[in-house]
Amino acid sequence: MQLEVIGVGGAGCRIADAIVDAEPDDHSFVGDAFAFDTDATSLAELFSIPEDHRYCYGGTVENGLNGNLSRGEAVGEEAVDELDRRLDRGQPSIADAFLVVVGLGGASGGGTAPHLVATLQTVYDAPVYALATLPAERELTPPEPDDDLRRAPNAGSVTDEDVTGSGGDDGDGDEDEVEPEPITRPLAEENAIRTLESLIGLANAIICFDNEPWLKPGERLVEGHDRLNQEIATRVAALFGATADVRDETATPEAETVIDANDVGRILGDGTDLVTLGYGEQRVEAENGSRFGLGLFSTEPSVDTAAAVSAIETTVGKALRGKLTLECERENADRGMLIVGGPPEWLNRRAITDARKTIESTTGSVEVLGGDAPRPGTDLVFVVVVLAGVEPVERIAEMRARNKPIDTGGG
Ligand SMILES: Nc1nc2c(ncn2[C@@H]2O[C@H](COP(=O)(O)OP(=O)(O)OP(=O)(O)O)[C@@H](O)[C@H]2O)c(=O)[nH]1
Repeated sequence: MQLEVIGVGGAGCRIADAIVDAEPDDHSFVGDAFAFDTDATSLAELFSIPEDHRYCYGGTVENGLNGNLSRGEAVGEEAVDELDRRLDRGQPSIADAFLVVVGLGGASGGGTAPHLVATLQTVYDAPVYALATLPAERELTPPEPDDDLRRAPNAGSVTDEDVTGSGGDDGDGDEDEVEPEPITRPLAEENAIRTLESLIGLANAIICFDNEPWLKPGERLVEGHDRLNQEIATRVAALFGATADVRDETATPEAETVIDANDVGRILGDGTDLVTLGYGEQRVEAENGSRFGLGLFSTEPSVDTAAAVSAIETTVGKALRGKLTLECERENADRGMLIVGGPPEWLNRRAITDARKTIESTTGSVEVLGGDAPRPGTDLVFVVVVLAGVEPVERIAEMRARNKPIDTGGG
């Protein structure tokens, strides 16, 4: 399938960039990738999204939005038609799905994403998924005032007032002071819940990534976000790469059970369910010589069956019981999907079927799809597990409870 990846705001653009970077050359699934932000400096720091697909909008925003989501929503609403027109630099009409990537908690991405998702739903037939990060708890509290680590390199604003009037880069390439990336965002959680609620009923599904559990103890988000973005991108590439059209059919065998855009649509759903991804990988000894390897595609397995079964069982265990992008009770999942990829000779069909059954029994769901993704010439068995419809999720329930809208109704 071909996915139109659109990053909005600082986080969204960086993660979209990492997804493009993680896309395997021979299994391309990114139709087009775009980066939309109100911050030109942040856009200039991207690597993989082509420059003419990066767009700085919100000309009226001078010194950043300072976490003001209402302003962000107004700016997003004003810009959304312009952003939609920008997509015509690619081929959005042939996309099988859209992935709007956003860091919940900010004002630019959070203010724009719901407008963009709504517009895409109106203009195109394809499903629109959101990929959204939840703010880390450590972002909410400012460090002690005498903490000389208060500002990370290239990171600065601590409160709204603190950034007011800071110069930023005017994009002329000289020695202007760079707009620092905030290390604390007191409003992040409140904003995140508000944007999440806005997306409900608009996005077909929301794939969540909770930043906090993925950071190391004491690590600030600005220090760890590149690593986190790679973790996200690895999972997204494993999932959507399995649906990719194979570029060179002579070099890659067809999957035994192909996962396509319809399968993804069926599992992610269209009721704005929350989705979490699990991932595991294991190095194995790759087959030398034969391009296709044997195993799944031959009656003469070249890999010891027990070893292949064990590699898949172990990797599925990591993906299903290891750290998810959003922690949840596995048995809450309404639907699931399993993709097992790697060297063809290691993709033991029985083990894949058993793994699918394990996911069925763990989740209690009968709607679990399984597929394989042969990758000749690699030495990595990988598994991605998709769990959809996972609410109630404790983390989100807590965030909602702390950020209830103020009741002005007097009762
Ligand atoms: N995983 C990840 N999360 C990030 C990254 N950058 C920021 N975040 C998260 O995303 C939230 C929003 O940050 P940004 O995307 O930079 O904010 P923005 O949408 O550009 O909005 P403003 O900066 O308020 O104009 C933050 O509160 C963090 O939780 C990143 O590179 N990776």
